[in-house]
Amino acid sequence: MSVAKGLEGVVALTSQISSIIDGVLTYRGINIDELAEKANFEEVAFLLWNGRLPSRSELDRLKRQLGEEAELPPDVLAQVKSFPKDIHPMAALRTAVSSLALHDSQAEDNSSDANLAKTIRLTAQMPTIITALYRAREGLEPVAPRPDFGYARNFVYMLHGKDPDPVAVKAIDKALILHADHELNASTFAARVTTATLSDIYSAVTTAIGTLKGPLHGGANERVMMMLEEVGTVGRVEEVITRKLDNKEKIMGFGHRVYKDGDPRAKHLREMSRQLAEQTGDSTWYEMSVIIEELIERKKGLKPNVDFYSASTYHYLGIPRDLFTPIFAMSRVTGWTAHILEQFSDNRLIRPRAEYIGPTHQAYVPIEER
Ligand SMILES: CC(=O)SCCNC(=O)CCNC(=O)[C@H](O)C(C)(C)COP(=O)(O)OP(=O)(O)OC[C@H]1O[C@@H](n2cnc3c(N)ncnc32)[C@H](O)[C@@H]1OP(=O)(O)O
Ligand SMILES: O=C([O-])CC(=O)C(=O)O
Repeated sequence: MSVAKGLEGVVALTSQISSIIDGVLTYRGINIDELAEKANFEEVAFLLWNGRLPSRSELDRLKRQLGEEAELPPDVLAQVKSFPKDIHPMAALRTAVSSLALHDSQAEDNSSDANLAKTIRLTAQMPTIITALYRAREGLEPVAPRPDFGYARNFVYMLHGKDPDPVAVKAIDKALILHADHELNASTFAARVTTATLSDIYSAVTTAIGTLKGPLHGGANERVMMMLEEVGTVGRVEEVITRKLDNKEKIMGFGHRVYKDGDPRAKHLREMSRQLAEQTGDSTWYEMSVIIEELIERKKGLKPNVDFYSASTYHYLGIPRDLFTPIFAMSRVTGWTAHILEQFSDNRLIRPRAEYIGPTHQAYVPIEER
């Protein structure tokens, strides 16, 4: 047996959902650059789930469904409000999504129709969970979702309790598009492994949330913000980053298993961060980020990934840093569920092998002789 540590370079399955070929990312064959400029998030969700762009009436129907299904079962809302205030929102999200299954009569129904219905419901409910737990932590009552608002607008509305500035809505919508799917990343793979045992969507998405949470994956965006806060001013970039590199620390938001020549999503987030810096009149976070990018490129030859400029972008939008990864999750749930549906449609148990390198021919020693 030969072992590819971290499964690097291993092609584990075939998929028709997203591709990364020569550094170009597509969803269902459409370049992410085009989707980021022209599409809205609901269109992208439909595209990922159905393999084609929606007609006007299909899009209107999906938007309506996402609005109507956004409300949480009262028991789950009560549970979210009762969570300890100091837990990480990703831990809370993981638990709340798992709880949703207990209140869904279709939870154990793995027919295609039920799975599509649960996919839409779960996607609709994620922003409601995230905003409710944020507001509960702040001592505020949750804001009920508005069925007539789009996905991004509803999220910002439920977070801050007032109809948001269209610029902020557009920025969130674009960020959601950029994070929606990414081939066989760790959380999507985890979701497919769970699905392949013929478990259910809630179990697979709960698995995926737990996997996205880690700082080497989706949790990196929050760590980027912590690093920017630690740096604090443009003048301190060189000193803080050099110290981290000397200590062999990973610089969060840089490097990627697949992209060695740069992540195609990063430029969009960089530009969003630049524009928001201009609009808010506070260029510090953007400028620090640009100088860190130049320094890491020069010293390590590494380029920013999707997480790097999403940190300053979300910060400019007034989003607390521990909600950065939950926002990633409420976008990526569309990709996870597309992959879950694809896995169900042509399933085989995912069960690789391990090369055993432990001791052999060991005798059992009775407990009184140990
Ligand atoms: C949405 C996402 O999940 S995007 C990724 C988000 N994660 C991060 O931003 C965390 C920081 N980045 C990393 O830890 C890595 O680049 C990963 C996890 C993304 C990819 O990891 P791998 O493909 O396993 O790369 P690996 O860790 O082997 O790195 C190769 C070399 O580059 C170095 N390197 C890679 N990323 C970084 C980094 N961010 N900072 C410093 N050095 C790095 C490694 O130390 C290693 O050096 P070595 O060969 O001298 O030991
Ligand atoms: O693909 C990966 O390994 C990580 C990533 O960029 C993502 O999930 O968006």
